[in-house]
Amino acid sequence: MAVSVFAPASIGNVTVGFDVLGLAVQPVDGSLLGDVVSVEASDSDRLDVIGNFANKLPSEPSDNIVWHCLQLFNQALAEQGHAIQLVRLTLDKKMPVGSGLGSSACSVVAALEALNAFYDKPFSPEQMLAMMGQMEAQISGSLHYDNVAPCYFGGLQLMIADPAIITRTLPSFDDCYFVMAYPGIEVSTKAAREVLPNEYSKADAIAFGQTLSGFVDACYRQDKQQAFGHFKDVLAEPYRESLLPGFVEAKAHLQSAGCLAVGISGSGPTLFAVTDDKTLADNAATWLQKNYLSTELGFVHVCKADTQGARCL
Ligand SMILES: Nc1ncnc2c1ncn2[C@@H]1O[C@H](COP(=O)(O)OP(=O)(O)OP(=O)(O)O)[C@@H](O)[C@H]1O
Ligand SMILES: N[C@@H](CCO)C(=O)O
Repeated sequence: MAVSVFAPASIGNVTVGFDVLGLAVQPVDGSLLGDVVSVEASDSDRLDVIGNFANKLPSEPSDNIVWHCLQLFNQALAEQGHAIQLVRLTLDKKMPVGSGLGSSACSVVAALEALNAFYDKPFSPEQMLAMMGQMEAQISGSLHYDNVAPCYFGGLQLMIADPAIITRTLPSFDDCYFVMAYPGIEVSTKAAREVLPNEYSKADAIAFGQTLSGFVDACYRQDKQQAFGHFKDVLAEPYRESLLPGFVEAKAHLQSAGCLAVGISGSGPTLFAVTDDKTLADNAATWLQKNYLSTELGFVHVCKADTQGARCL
């Protein structure tokens, strides 16, 4: 019998936590913003790719990260002495590539979780997350968990330096809407990391620590004023703005319209705007649809935090 797993989109960094903060999101209209991977027994290992963004992926299945997930999973099974079965994987690629929505993380998390479910969960969540991080690092050139962790566990995740823990769930702002606008152009994570400086000033280090710790404190006290009143990224946004046509203007407009915060989702080009007012969220979505999208592939979704993470369908 086939097992199908959905893994949701996420906002990497959440502006104040470069590489260490991530939030899973789901559209309020109930549509599935994320990838689905199905696994079923077969007489040979194979990968089929379907879905709206299938044609944006490498044409060779063996170049798809889902294929690498199968190799890694089989290797881990073998190390534990499990019998390995031949499987047919199907990736429903619903997520645009290089979008800032954690597209590769969606594929990685859906693939590994579907395989774990197919085999009746031989691996613990901690072992699974470590494998997910390894796959994400392979594709983006650096080990960061801020997409795979929220995509897998759901909610708002804070990465911890302890490798035995990796991530902790923070209380999220569940009454907030996150308006996600993907303009329809591609920005590779690798390229968006290369524009960042290798060193930062003492002032930036202090500002980063203070902003992130203030945000975490505000999450525990559910204090939106504090969380979003000082919502500033000194590490990435200033250097990445120029990669995102119209971002500066859109941010200024949305802030003056009353949004609590506006930032770059992951490494962009997706922009996210935060508000606890549904009417404002809908108006922001309409404005972004008209003014931020630059190709027919672009889209806007009004989302809330996705507290479930990866799940069997
Ligand atoms: N299943 C897959 N999903 C996404 N990208 C894949 C997949 N398989 C292979 N790739 C390749 O991996 C690279 C992913 O690049 P990148 O990390 O910039 O994208 P992303 O994960 O979509 O980014 P983001 O996290 O900003 O959404 C692309 O070159 C893409 O062709
Ligand atoms: N934290 C990563 C997320 C990539 O989506 C970055 O900003 O490069």
